[in-house]
Amino acid sequence: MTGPELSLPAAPERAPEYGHDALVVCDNLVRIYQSDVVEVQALQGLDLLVHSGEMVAIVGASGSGKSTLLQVLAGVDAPTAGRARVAGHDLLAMSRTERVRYRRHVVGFVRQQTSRNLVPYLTASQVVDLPMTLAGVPRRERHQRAAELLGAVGVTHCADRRPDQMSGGEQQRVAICVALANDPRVLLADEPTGELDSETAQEVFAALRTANRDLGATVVVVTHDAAVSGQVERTVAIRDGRTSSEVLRRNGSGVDGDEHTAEEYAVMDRAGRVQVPAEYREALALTRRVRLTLEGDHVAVRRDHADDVR
Ligand SMILES: Nc1ncnc2c1ncn2[C@@H]1O[C@H](COP(=O)(O)OP(=O)(O)OP(=O)(O)O)[C@@H](O)[C@H]1O
Repeated sequence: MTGPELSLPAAPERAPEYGHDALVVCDNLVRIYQSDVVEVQALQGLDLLVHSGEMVAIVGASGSGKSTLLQVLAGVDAPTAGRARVAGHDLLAMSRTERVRYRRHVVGFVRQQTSRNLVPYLTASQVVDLPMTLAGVPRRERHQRAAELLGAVGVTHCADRRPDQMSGGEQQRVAICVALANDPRVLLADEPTGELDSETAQEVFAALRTANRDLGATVVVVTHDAAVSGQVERTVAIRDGRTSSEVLRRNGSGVDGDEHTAEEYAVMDRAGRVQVPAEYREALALTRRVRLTLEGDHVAVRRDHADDVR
């Protein structure tokens, strides 16, 4: 005789992991710099997702943690806690060898200081060749790739010039070629136009665009330059080591299809925390405790008047 069939409750459906479909995932990222006397929390639980094919600008006041974030993503600096993953590589768990491979193949990095991106005694062709040589790419392929990259960003005429024979903008465009030499998934640029005048900055920005649109790199660019951040689809603002707000720019449906709309969003973390901007807090004298009410299609935040009498 067979007994009644046991029916077990269905296993609860697991929510997909945070950022499962993103190329760059920072989840509650913390970076603490510690010396004998002070402790600086450069990143204080930063969340950030970047999807493959995006071009994202990171903005924020001096000291807010932008460079630290980029150094972590570049595999140059190791986070203290949290989770950081780029193209499937766990940045907290990489061995030395993996880190070298990661820096050579998965990410490319462009610094603000033009002189630090290149080698004084190497020509543009030679310096773009260098990362490919280290990666063991055959000679013919290296030559072809270097010529293609220099051509793509408009600096073919610099192929046989050393840095001191190029303008700052040309040097930065060559630096972008160096960063792209081994066809990385992600191109990271820390203030790449910081030392340039606005016209030259525009040329460097155009090269980043080319890297993104034509050469398939996902681009994350730290910038103070509003002209740069104003031209990308998504700008993420960092405040005190956390992402605080995002501006999304969309192409509108104007007659010429060239109307842009820009909307600013606050970023809500996974625990539901949202930072209320200081000017809103001040305008309504919001202090320690606020009232939250669900109002149909929005949530209202009000002052707790009980606080006034205390
Ligand atoms: N190596 C380090 N040792 C100690 N503190 C550091 C170190 N690097 C950065 N910091 C501190 O961490 C915080 C974040 O610095 P970070 O350079 O990431 O900011 P940033 O937003 O890039 O600033 P800026 O726009 O001026 O370059 C700052 O308070 C900085 O002084």
